Amino acid sequence: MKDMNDIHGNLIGGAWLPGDDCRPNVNPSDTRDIVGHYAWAGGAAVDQAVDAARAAFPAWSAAGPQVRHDLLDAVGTELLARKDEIGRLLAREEGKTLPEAVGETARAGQIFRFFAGEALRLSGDAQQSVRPGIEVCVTREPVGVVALITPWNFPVAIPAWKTAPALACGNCVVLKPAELTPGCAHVIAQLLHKHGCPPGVFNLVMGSGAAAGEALVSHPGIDAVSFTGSAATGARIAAACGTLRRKVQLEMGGKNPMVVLDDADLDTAVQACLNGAFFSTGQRCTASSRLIVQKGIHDAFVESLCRGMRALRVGDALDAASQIGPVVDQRQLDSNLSYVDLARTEAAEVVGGERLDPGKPGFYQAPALFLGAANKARTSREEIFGPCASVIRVEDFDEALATANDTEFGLSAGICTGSLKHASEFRRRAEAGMVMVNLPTAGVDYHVPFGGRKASSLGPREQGRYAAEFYTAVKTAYSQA
Ligand SMILES: NC(=O)C1=CN([C@@H]2O[C@H](COP(=O)(O)OP(=O)(O)OC[C@H]3O[C@@H](n4cnc5c(N)ncnc54)[C@H](OP(=O)(O)O)[C@@H]3O)[C@@H](O)[C@H]2O)C=CC1
Ligand SMILES: O=C(O)CCC(=O)C(=O)O
Repeated sequence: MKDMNDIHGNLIGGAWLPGDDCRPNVNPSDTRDIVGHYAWAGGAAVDQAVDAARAAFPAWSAAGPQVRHDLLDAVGTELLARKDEIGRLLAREEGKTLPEAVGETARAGQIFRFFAGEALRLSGDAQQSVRPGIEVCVTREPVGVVALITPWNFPVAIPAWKTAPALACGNCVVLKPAELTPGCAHVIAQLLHKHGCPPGVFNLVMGSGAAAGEALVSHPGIDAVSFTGSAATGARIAAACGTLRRKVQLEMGGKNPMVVLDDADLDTAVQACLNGAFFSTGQRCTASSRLIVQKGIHDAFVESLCRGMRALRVGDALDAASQIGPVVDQRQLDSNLSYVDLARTEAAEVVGGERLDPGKPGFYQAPALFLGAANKARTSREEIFGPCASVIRVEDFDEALATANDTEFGLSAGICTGSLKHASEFRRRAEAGMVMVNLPTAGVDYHVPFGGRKASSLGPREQGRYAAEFYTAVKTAYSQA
């Protein structure tokens, strides 16, 4: 056990507590670099955190919007002011390149500031009753104590886009970040604490999904659960929340199509696919993992894409020359490499995808393209979550659209085309929560709804003013003078 002073503790009821044990936070670019030691808690800490949140709820839910605005605004402003330093921490713990990590931190700051404004704008409806002499008033109330469970791939933005609307709407929060990336969530906890968040309103419990996560989801003091992560864990959480009759919001995987039509601008299409498939090491639920390419442009596109892919520099996230950082850990790397092996049996040709050794202990992999892939192949159907994309050749727009929609997922779908007719039809008929025209499938704004259809999402949308659908309960009041 480390000295207590060296451990980043959990924040429970306004106090920093050490947890049952601690774990090193390891840099995936260089595993000799330990980012810090973070508390590792189980069910007892979850009980304490939920109790603290319940105790804080009456006062926080009654606190006016000005208090909530000021807290969220202060946190957002400091995230923006310290984006380089916090971005560096993010790059060290997750492996995203420094520009991506600084950009994500700035996005988290903007999210807090956006929801500071939303705290002031939360509104209801006054309507006339169909019965004379009666007034109808629809208001939004906080849901109660919400459990937030977040993944490792956006370690500051996702905790921000769940925490900020939860607090803006007057809820109390227990956040459990991914065990691989507790550092950025800890920074959010530090900032909320520093800027006067009342004890118990926001609680941080770091620990494993199997222990802390399960305990949180099934805790009787929780009113709602918002989760981002794998489809398998999402299904478990949905089942538990169904049995316990609690509100649930799930953001899970994707197998996002990017259609490239013959009339696309070749350079725009190649850049959108390089970005969508490989940036952030492909570790985005919005990544373009199926590149669906019409026959006329296919060969020129593949040639240009392969050239662009081979030119991408894979390296240490902190190295200014790196364009693609490492994979997050050994388990994810092994999984990616096993999909590359599978693609050798499924696709006509595999380009790249090998493990790289840049002379330091880290989890480096070359980006991979699976050429001549079939949409029914496992590598075209299962979320890989690494720098790998299938290239699927199609005859025409109709086949491209049908192939794009032939997936169990429905998060993001893109098209590169010069045809307004095809772009409009794709926007209308794509079975996805988000559609991108001549843009990568990944990389979204912070002030508009985020989420998908089919197996990608369950429950109300996240982000923008739509976030209030999940973080509030609607009340309809009838009154007669
Ligand atoms: N859609 C997305 O944005 C993401 C998708 N994924 C997909 O998931 C795969 C595996 O990644 P992984 O990190 O294991 O994803 P998980 O779904 O296991 O983890 C996401 C979050 O859920 C927690 N968790 C895990 N099990 C439970 C449980 N039984 N009850 C409550 N919470 C739980 C995790 O904790 P802990 O990490 O501490 O175990 C983490 O905080 C990836 O390869 C990728 O395909 C992963 C991350 C994000
Ligand atoms: O593409 C983005 O900007 C967001 C992606 C995301 O939220 C995720 O991968 O979990």
